[in-house]
Amino acid sequence: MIIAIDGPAASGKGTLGRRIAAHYGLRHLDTGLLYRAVALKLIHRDMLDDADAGAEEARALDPAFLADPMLRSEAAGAGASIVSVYPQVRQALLEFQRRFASEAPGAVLDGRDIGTVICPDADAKLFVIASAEERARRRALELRGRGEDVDEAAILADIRARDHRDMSRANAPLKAADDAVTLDTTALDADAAFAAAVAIVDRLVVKARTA
Ligand SMILES: Nc1ncnc2c1ncn2[C@@H]1O[C@H](COP(=O)(O)OP(=O)(O)O)[C@@H](O)[C@H]1O
Ligand SMILES: Nc1ccn([C@@H]2O[C@H](COP(=O)(O)OP(=O)(O)O)[C@@H](O)[C@H]2O)c(=O)n1
Repeated sequence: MIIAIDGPAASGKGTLGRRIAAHYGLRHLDTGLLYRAVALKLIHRDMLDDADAGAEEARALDPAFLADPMLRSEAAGAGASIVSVYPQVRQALLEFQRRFASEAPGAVLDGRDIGTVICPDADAKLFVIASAEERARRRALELRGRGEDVDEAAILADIRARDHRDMSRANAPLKAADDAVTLDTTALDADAAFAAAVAIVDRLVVKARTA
């Protein structure tokens, strides 16, 4: 079984992805980490605007680097939104993601283009949203919890800029697949969002099996 979870920044995709994967006994890949990893490598080389260098870093990506806590920083997230516009970088990361999805026993992938580009045949597709204000509140809480000194208004501005960049790029823009179910988590805590997501997946998978 393959489950695709897409949505804007800090909507709760990663949290849901982890819990849904554990619930169904699947592997989980937070695909934003791939773009964050490429961005961080380029930031260290002071080459964030070099698409070819980005593709080179994407091809050489060591999966062990995905566990680096620096990838969760605000700088890595903003950089990821920039390198993710480069078609060469997206192409280099596409194979990595498809390979991950195809391995037994199946997987949950979360990102921006999983249901539309990476796994268009996924068994269940969720599009997770929440208001920009609620997402900024969540992200500020998360970063403060990790000791970062953050300004919530600046985070809200960054989230809006990122939403715009992710939705308006020509290549694999952020959008719901035609067959995705939208889950608005603005008024749901993490447990309620998880329960709602499992109900959706169960319904979609049962529907497919009886079709
Ligand atoms: N439904 C929710 N209600 C409140 N906080 C949430 C909810 N879902 C996730 N969070 C918290 O919000 C932050 C961002 O969630 P995350 O899963 O990393 O989002 P995304 O992967 O979409 O960027 C995390 O600190 C997470 O614990
Ligand atoms: N499948 C994906 C995943 C992330 N991304 C890009 O990578 C950036 C960071 O993704 P992320 O999921 O880690 O970001 P957050 O939602 O955690 O803030 C996004 O703003 C997108 O520009 C993408 O283009 N495609």
